[in-house]
Amino acid sequence: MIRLENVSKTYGSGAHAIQALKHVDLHVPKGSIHGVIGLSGAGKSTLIRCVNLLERPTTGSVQVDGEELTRLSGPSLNQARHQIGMIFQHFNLLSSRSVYDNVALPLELAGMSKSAIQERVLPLLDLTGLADKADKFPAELSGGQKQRVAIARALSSRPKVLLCDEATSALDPQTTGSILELLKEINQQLGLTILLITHEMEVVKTICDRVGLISDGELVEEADVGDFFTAPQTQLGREFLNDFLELEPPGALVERLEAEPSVNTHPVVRLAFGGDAVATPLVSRLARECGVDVSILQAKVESIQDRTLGLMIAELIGNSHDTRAALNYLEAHDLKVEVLGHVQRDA
Ligand SMILES: Nc1ncnc2c1ncn2[C@@H]1O[C@H](COP(=O)(O)OP(=O)(O)OP(=O)(O)O)[C@@H](O)[C@H]1O
Repeated sequence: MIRLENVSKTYGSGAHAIQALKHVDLHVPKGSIHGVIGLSGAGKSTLIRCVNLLERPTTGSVQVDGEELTRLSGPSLNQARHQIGMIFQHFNLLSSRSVYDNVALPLELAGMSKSAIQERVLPLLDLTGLADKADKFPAELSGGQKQRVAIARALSSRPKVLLCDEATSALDPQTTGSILELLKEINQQLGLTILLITHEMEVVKTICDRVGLISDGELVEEADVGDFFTAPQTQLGREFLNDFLELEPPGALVERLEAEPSVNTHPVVRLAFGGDAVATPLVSRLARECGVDVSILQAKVESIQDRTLGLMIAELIGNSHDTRAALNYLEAHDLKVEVLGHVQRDA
């Protein structure tokens, strides 16, 4: 439904040029929810704004529902944009118009009759839980309610695609949850394709099917959400995941970590395991089969969509032969093993 090919965007020129996007390829299939996550300044907003040509890519192709948008301009681009709704972090409502009139605005601009507008707007107010707020003004609404108005407005032209630019970043966690639930409902009920950008892993975990990671204008990693949360492929992906899971070794231990093993050290590992491994009595098996004691420093089990993910930071205590065998054993049983370092045995 959305296809970006080799999209680059440079702001300015000469010595002041900023290359905000570099050769980005992105495909979002019809009916899916795709997230793009990245740090501040990575190029997320530029990327999403290139999809509806609010920013024109410097080079590359942007197709939405099979139509090449970069070839369009003027009225034909405006027409194509009706297929693409967008919501923003700060809602962008008109404060002088009521809820009803905000939602009706795109339809008024399209020249629809009052009765046709009413037929379109009232069901949207129902869908977004705003039926009793039609006559209120934005200043009388909470942040979550304002975003609901923005969603209803974005849906009024019956788009095929909804772009969400940090749509929950200004909201508290509970309201974020209810807005994400609404977006998921809309995705399922209307078959709407959703592309969202965010800096929050929670958002990705809650509603996305796939996720891309953007860094310094490049899409450096892309995966199904379950895979991304189990085994990110890049250092930045691992940092996002570890921050989200708050699974870092205790500070006192970090200070003692040595990069290289020696005869008197044992490894400290971060283990991630999914599927059958979650239900396996790993610790006792390591002790029995490899002769290694396991000291668990941190552990948690997370549900990521329909998958269960176990995470653990542990010291593997034994002689170097046995601890190496234990690492091999873990890897052979489909655990993701990251050796964080080595600590002196007698420290
Ligand atoms: N209109 C502009 N003119 C010049 N530079 C810009 C413009 N918009 C963005 N940039 C630059 O492009 C780069 C990417 O910015 P962008 O806003 O796309 O990142 P972001 O990941 O959305 O960041 P944030 O999460 O902080 O909004 C940054 O270096 C930014 O300063």
